[in-house]
Amino acid sequence: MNMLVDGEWRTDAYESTGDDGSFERQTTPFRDEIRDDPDARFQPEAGRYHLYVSLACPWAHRTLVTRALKGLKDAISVSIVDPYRGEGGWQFTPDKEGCTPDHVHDADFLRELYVRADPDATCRVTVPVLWDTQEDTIVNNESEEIMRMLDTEFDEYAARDVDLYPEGYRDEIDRVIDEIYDPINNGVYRAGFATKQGPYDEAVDDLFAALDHWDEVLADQRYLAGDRLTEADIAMFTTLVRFDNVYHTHFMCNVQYIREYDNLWPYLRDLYQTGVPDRREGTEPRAGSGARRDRGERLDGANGEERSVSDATREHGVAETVNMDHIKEHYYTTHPDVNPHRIVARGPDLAFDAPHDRDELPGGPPSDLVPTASAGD
Ligand SMILES: N[C@@H](CCC(=O)N[C@@H](CS)C(=O)NCC(=O)O)C(=O)O
Repeated sequence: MNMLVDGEWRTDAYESTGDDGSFERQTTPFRDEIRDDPDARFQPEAGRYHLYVSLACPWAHRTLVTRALKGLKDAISVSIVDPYRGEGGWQFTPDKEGCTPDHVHDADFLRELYVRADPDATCRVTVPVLWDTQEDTIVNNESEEIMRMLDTEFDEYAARDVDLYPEGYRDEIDRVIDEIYDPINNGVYRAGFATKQGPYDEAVDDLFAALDHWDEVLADQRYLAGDRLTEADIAMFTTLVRFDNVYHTHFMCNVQYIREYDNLWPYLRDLYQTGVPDRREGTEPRAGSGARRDRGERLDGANGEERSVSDATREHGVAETVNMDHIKEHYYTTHPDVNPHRIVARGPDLAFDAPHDRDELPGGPPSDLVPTASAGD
């Protein structure tokens, strides 16, 4: 697999699977913090920080959902890499649909930014990356920590009053994020990248035991940490939304589809529709392939189109961060060991915008994310 070794790009540097056939995820090296504290090196500011993401990546997707729900689009800009990751690693291909240039340095490859931040870097070149344009360096490249910083440190610049790490729920949020990481978020990778039957079986057993457990929990509560939408739901969402189209088939997580679960499937639709105006307001259908056009341009905010009020509201919704084309292209074409012919599996076309009825359970999203009915309804 490819990585930087002492600042040099190497294509023979490491195996992601150990001798025992199990997938080993490496730890991320850039772990600084943005803190709302006058003594902090990195302080929250509008226009100072930049996110590098792939729309395909579930870890990067967490940061995009947080940015969208909080209304941080004007405060934190975004560059989007090509969903296909080849020999050179993540690449900027601005002419491709949904992709952008590197808005900060106009680099060709993401690895150039890593070397800029640390000329001797020895690490994988992963997304997401939170970049500081003032010090011209990487602040952090660990999704959970970036999500937390965007959520808790930028309220002054957020267009919406949305707290995804509310007091009184914090221990439970941290516990849930931790609990779902190994069997679910990383579990799909443990299954998909296993090179022996034993580790694959173990990953699949852990994954479906955890999904069954959360399906039961979600029968009585609207969200993972109770009656409030939180960071834990974002962490779960970005795995679930990829599951039936990618993990089920490409990573052989095929015991059950998410759409066959009584509660996980409506829960996934509930999250998908969060922040989206009521469909009666004339929003376009967003199920399956119809949901994905021009997503990159809108996220990046560079297209300068005149926007209607409902467009603006949609831009702060979860649905607007989902690009199923990028997701499918990335997984099916980027792992030659798993899918050597790079054929992209066709289905399924999921009705993410179908009614979910989860609003009958106690609680709900923050009021700033509840769609208002349009005049004339
Ligand atoms: N722990 C990291 C993991 C990020 C990660 O592994 N991202 C993948 C894309 S889904 C990546 O960039 N992989 C490139 C590589 O491993 O070379 C996080 O949560 O931010």
